[in-house]
Amino acid sequence: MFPSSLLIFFPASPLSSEKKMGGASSEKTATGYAAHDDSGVLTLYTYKLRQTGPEDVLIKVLFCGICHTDIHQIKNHLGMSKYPMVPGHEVVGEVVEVGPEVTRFHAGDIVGAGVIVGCCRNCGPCKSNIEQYCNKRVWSYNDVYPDGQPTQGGFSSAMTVDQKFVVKIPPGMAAEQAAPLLCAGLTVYSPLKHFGLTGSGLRGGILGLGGVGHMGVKIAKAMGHEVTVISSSDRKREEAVEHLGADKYLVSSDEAAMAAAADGLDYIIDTVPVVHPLEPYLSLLKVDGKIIMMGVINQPMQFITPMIMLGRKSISGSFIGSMAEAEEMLEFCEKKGLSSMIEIVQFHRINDALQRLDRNDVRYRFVVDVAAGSNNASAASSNDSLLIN
Ligand SMILES: NC(=O)C1=CN([C@@H]2O[C@H](COP(=O)(O)OP(=O)(O)OC[C@H]3O[C@@H](n4cnc5c(N)ncnc54)[C@H](OP(=O)(O)O)[C@@H]3O)[C@@H](O)[C@H]2O)C=CC1
Ligand SMILES: O=C/C=C/c1ccc(O)c(O)c1
Ligand SMILES: [Zn+2]
Ligand SMILES: [Zn+2]
Repeated sequence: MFPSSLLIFFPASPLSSEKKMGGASSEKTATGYAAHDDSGVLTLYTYKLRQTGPEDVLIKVLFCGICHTDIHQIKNHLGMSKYPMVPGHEVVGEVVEVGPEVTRFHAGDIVGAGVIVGCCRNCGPCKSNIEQYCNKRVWSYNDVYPDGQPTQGGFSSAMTVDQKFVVKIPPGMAAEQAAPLLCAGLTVYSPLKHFGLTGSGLRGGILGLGGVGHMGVKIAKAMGHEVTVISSSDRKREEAVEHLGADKYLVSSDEAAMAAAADGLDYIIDTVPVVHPLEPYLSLLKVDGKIIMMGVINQPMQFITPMIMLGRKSISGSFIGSMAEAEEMLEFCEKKGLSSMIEIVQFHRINDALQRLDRNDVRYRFVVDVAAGSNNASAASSNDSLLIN
C-alpha cells in the first residue's frame, strides 16, 4: 500500500534556501510516480513544487486518468522524453492554496487540469482562445516553464497550475468520473464543435474503442448522432452497444461488413495509437466526410489520393481543446448526465494499469486514486480495482 503520508505535499526542511532568504511561503515538495527511463516503469519520486505565484492554484490531486499519451511519453515514442518525468494529465483535485491574483478559485474547490499549463498569451491562437495551438504552449509534464523549471503531471500528490489552465468541476459530477473528461472528453468534443459536426442525425464513426473512443461514443450519442464503433476485434461489441449506446459495431477485419458499410459516415474519429492503413476507413465516409486523426503516431501514414478526391473527403487532425471548450464540454456533460466509464486503480498499482492499457485491456479508462483516503479509499483498499460506470 502506498504510504498515505507521502501523498500529501509537505514543507521541506526549514533550512531550505527560500526560508533562509525570508521567502513569503515555505518551499513545498510533492511525491509522485515518475519514469526515469523509457522502460515503461514508474517509481516514487519526490520533487520541488513550483512556488505558488500570484495567478497560481495549488491543487491536492485526488484522481488522475491514464491516457495512452502517457505511455507514448513514458516510453519515448516521440523521441522527446526527458526524465525524471511524472506523467498524468487528466487531473482532478482540491484547491488548497491560491495566489493573491486568483479570482476564480478558492480553497476547497474541486477543480481539473489537463494537457496544457502555459501559453504565450500574445500569438494568433492565444488571442483567438485556442491556446492549445500556441507554439509556446507549456505541457503539463515533459516540459519546462519559461524559467527552466520542469513541469510534472498528475500522478503526484500535488500540482501548481496557472488559473487560466484550471477548470471547476461541476458540483454534481463525481471527481473520479470527471478526470477522463479533461483529456479524452475534450479531445472529441473540440473537433466535433470546430468542424460543425454537432447536429443531430449525423452518422459518426469511432475508430478504436479506448479512453478517447468511449468518450467519443458518449458525446456523439448525446449530440444525437448515429454512432458506429469500428474496432479491431469483436470483444467490445456487447458493451459498446449495451453500455455505451453505440448503434452499430464493425470489426475492421470483417471485409464483408466493412464493404456493406461503405459511404455511410459523415465523420470518423480515429483514435488508434499505432500506424494503420487509412483506406479502409476513408471508404466508410460519405462524400465530404472527414476523418479526424487523434492518435499520436510517429511513423508516416499512407493513402492514395483518389481515396479522398473521389468523394471530396478530408483527413484532418485535432489536439485536445481550448480551456473555453473544456468548460463548455463539462457543462455539456453535466447537462446531458454524461460521465466516463472507468476502472479505479490504487496509486501503487499504477504500473500494472499502464501495462494493461498498453495491451488494450481496459474498459475504458483507468483512473488512479491518488489521494487514497478520499471517498473511495475504503473500497479501494480491499480491491485492486473498482469498475465504475
Ligand atoms: N489528439 C489529441 O489531442 C489526443 C490524442 N491522444 C492520442 O489518441 C490515441 C488514443 O488514446 P487513448 O484513447 O487514451 O488510447 P487507448 O489505448 O485507451 O485506446 C486506443 C484504442 O485503439 C485501438 N487499438 C488498435 N490497435 C491498437 C494497438 N496496437 N494498441 C493499442 N490500441 C489499439 C483499441 O481499440 P479497439 O480494441 O476497439 O480496436 C484501443 O482501445 C493515443 O495515441 C493518444 O496519444 C489522446 C488524447 C488527446
Ligand atoms: O493526450 C493528450 C496529448 C496529445 C498529444 C497530441 C500530439 C502530440 O504531439 C503529443 O505529444 C501529445
Ligand atoms: Zn491525453
Ligand atoms: Zn501563444
